[in-house]
Amino acid sequence: MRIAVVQVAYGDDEPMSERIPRVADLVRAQAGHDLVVLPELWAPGGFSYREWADRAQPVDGPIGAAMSAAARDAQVMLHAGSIVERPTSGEVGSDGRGLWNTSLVYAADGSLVATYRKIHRFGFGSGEPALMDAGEDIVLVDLPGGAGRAGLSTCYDLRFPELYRRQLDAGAMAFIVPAAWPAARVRHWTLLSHARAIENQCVVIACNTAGTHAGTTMGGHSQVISATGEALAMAGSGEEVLSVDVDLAAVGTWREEFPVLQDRRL
Ligand SMILES: NC(=O)CCC(=O)C(=O)O
Repeated sequence: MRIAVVQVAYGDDEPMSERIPRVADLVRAQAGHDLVVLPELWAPGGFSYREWADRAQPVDGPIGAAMSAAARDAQVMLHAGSIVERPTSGEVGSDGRGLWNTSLVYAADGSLVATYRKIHRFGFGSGEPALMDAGEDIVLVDLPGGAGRAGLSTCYDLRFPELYRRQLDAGAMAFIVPAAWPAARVRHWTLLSHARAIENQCVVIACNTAGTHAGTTMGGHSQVISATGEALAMAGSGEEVLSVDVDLAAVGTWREEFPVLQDRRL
């Protein structure tokens, strides 16, 4: 499976209306890959808390429409990162916010095949928990060509290993993790991505943000980690596309050769 991890860089000077077509073109440029992955909240801004309410959209809003078209044009499965979701139904969650940090996944024909609402909200009482509801459901998607299933999670979720165990138990061979993870803690990002890969014997496809917005410099270092814990590719700090061949059959082979998961005591 050929994967493109598109580490998008942006700043406050780029309006969302310009960033959406720019990123859609970046996706189109990845034709020939099987799966393309974008970062968390790349359109509204990962830390642009003050703008989130204005930039919120339903899943079939302008960002969703642009991503669906880009996936179809490039003929790729697209994990389009996440949006600030405001459902047209007026639905609200248990905290009454009515907004979610929602990831969107499209098949190569442009159809929406999965959404995932971020379960663990970052901000310790401000930021996401103050502005958004928490997702409640774990979500897995079938990867292209029957390669296996991937669990979906977002950024801060990476700090909660129990989520990945649940995805593993639901059949995950890989984890896809879009993020807006700051440079100040980029070592946590790289170490935790390796840890989630090693402890679950899964491939980790982790797509971070670059650039500086809302006063926060993003950490880059998007990465693809094999189930044995090797970095198959690692980005630097700027805008960059990682193009990586991943053999998901090797996940099963590794689990047979080194059957650590069979020694779990529940
Ligand atoms: N967008 C996020 O979830 C940021 C997470 C983060 O900065 C951290 O876990 O550290």
